[in-house]
Amino acid sequence: MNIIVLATRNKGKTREIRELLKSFPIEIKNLDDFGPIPEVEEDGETFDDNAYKKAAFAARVLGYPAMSDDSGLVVTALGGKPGVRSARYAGETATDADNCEKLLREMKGKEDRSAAFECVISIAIPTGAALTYEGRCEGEILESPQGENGFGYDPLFFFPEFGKSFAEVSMAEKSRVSHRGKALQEVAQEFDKILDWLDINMPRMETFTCKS
Ligand SMILES: O=c1[nH]c(=O)c2ncn([C@@H]3O[C@H](COP(=O)(O)OP(=O)(O)OP(=O)(O)O)[C@@H](O)[C@H]3O)c2[nH]1
Ligand SMILES: [Mg+2]
Repeated sequence: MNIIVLATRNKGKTREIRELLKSFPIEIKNLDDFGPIPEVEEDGETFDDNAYKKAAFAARVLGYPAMSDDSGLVVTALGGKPGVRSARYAGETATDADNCEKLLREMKGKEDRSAAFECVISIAIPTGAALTYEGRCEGEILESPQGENGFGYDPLFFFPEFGKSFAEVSMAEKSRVSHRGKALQEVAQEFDKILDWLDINMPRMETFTCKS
């Protein structure tokens, strides 16, 4: 069976990605299955840059195909912030709660509450070749948190079609419309092609028997 490593340590993402790909004939490992490996610096200017960096690095270090997700919240009234810095908006070691508090502070008194979640999924192999998938979903920033589900900014992200925040719906409902869900729906549609691509392009480790 093909092995793909999820190049993330984010438990919320891992849960959503595993659920969406559970029916495919692949074994999904994650970074915790491999002991300590160096951290990648997420210093790209776009989700695309960071997604590629994370997937290509994991694939090269571990020798397996790797899938990464770089995602974040893009808020109109904040000129696109927190954007690629969503995970570290309130500081390098910020928690989800710290980031939500900072977002509410920055949004105080702002009339335009429109925002979008964006996600880029990269699937890379050790040679550095990669495939890219994208998803986006639009919503509004609430004045205070609503709901307990999900992760990150979900309690502050109101999705008009549901009339609820992403933290007030199930993981399956969120994934049907979310940025990550959309990118992964594309991955799922193309899955046979992706497996063929991996089969053709993954470098092979030949084993030789030495004569004594
Ligand atoms: O409410 C949310 N619902 C979502 O569905 C969602 N997706 C992304 N985000 C935010 O964006 C950061 C990603 O940053 P990010 O891609 O660098 O991930 P990360 O650093 O958490 O993990 P890794 O995958 O890099 O290891 C996350 O931490 C969150 O703050 C979300 N918030
Ligand atoms: Mg990150």
